[in-house]
Parts: sequence; C-alpha cells; structure tokens
Amino acid sequence: MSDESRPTPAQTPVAAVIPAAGRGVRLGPGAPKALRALNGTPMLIHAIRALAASRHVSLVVVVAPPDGAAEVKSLLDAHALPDRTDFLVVPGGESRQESVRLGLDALPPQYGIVLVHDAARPLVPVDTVDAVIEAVRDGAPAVVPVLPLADTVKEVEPAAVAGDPEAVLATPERARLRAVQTPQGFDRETLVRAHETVTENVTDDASMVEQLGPTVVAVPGHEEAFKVTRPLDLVLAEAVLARRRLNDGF
Ligand SMILES: Nc1ccn([C@@H]2O[C@H](COP(=O)(O)OP(=O)(O)OP(=O)(O)O)[C@@H](O)[C@H]2O)c(=O)n1
Ligand SMILES: C[C@](O)(CO)[C@H](O)COP(=O)(O)O
Repeated sequence: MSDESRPTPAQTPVAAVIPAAGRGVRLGPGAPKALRALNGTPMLIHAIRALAASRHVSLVVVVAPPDGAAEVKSLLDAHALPDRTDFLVVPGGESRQESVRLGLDALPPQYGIVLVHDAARPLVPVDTVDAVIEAVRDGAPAVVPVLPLADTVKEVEPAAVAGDPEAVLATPERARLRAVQTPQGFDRETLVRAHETVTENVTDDASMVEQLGPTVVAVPGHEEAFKVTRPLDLVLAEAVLARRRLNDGF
C-alpha cells in the first residue's frame, strides 16, 4: 500500500477477536462457559455487545467452541446486535492461544488494529474498550488494561500435591504489580508476528509481544471487566447487571 492510500491511525479500521472456545472447567460442569446465561442472556452475547458498543469496532470475530460454530451463529441471529457491526464466527482450538490465532486468520486485510477480548469478561465498560483503542491509535504496538492488586502477593515453591503447605520464597513489591484484563489492543502486524514467533503456551497475547521486544503499554482497566472464572464470579456478574438495570431505570 502506498503512503497516500494508507489510512491514518484515526481511520484504521478496528476488529475485535473474541475467544469463546473454552470449556470453563473452573466454573464447574455444564455448557461451554461462554454459552452459559447471565440474567437469561448468554455470557458471549454480553461480551459481544460490550465490544460492539464502541463506535470504533466495525467487525467482531467470534471464536466458537470447536463443534459449536453453528450454535453460536444461531445465537447471534437470535439476539439484537448493532447494525453497524459485522460479525464472523469461526471454530476455535485446544488452547486460548490457538483460538486467537484462528480468529486472526479469519480477519479481512483492511483491519489494521485488533482487539482480543475474552468472552469470559462480559461486562467490560465501553470507556475501557475505547481507552485501549486510543492508546493503539496513539502509536503503542500493544496495549493492556490493568488494575492494581488488592492483595499482597507471595511467591511460593509450588507443592507437589495441590492443597499441601508451600514454602514462601518472596514477597514482590505490590506497587509494581498489576492484574491484566482484556480487551488487549494491538497493531495487527505486531500481533500476527507474535503468534507466528512464540510457540510456548502463554495465557495472554500481550506477553507474546513482550517476548518479541516492543514495549507493551498499560492503561487503567476497570473492576467490572473482571473474568468470570469460578462460580462466585457468576453471582458478582449478575449483581453488576442488576445494578446497571436499576441505574438505567428499567
Ligand atoms: N481453547 C480455548 C480456551 C479458552 N478460550 C477462551 O479464552 C478466554 C479466557 O479463558 P478462561 O477464562 O481461562 O476460559 P476457560 O479456558 O474456558 O476456563 P478454564 O480454564 O476454567 O477451563 C475465554 O473467553 C475462553 O472461552 C478459547 O477461546 N479457547
Ligand atoms: C488474557 C487474560 O484474560 C488476562 O488476564 C487471561 O490470562 C486468560 O485466562 P486465564 O484464566 O489466565 O487462563
């Protein structure tokens, strides 16, 4: 592409990839986590609406459970979603990393900025989504929303058997630690290169970029962008939705 025809950062189209192919083992038995209901609506639909609430996001690629793409397509058809957003559904893989890569493979060429957002973080506020996009548009190759930690953290020698006592090795300085959330935002070329280069299994995309070298930028995250991981998180998510409904006055 010549420099004249290349879009400026403010014009670069933004796509979101939503990995939703996990089982949700820590949540307990049942349907794949992303398809479980929060106040009657699948978690995945909440997550899609949260990303599509940003006027900058024009495509959402949903990475469905490997044998669940048809079910996810039906869900999308059955729920109201913004008209200005396009949707694609692709089957996912064995790990989160593989699922994200399969989502990236499906992206049309014009999308120069990519957000990766866990379906398991269904309640992220639109201001957090937009803050991540803005930081990428300002030139950061990779951006993560983060929160300071509420607890003091200990480094331990992991026990051979879960639940056994463990020796404490160190207490990292809490002021320098952050808990990382999604959506994580990327210059597309940087993210694709990270997925092509890093072969070890990691839990988030930004850590792959860290391994390549470019500086990852952290912006303030939000308490409501928490990940639904364990059963108590479902209770919290439904309480947040109930409070939002009260605040919205219906
Ligand atoms: N093979 C996988 C594994 C995870 N994910 C997605 O990655 C996000 C974050 O993963 P996590 O919360 O750890 O979900 P699960 O892997 O489903 O949870 P668990 O480890 O409890 O099974 C979720 O939206 C999940 O659907 C995915 O798309 N493909
Ligand atoms: C990407 C992520 O949401 C960052 O917090 C998270 O690492 C993915 O899930 P996991 O629970 O760590 O497997």
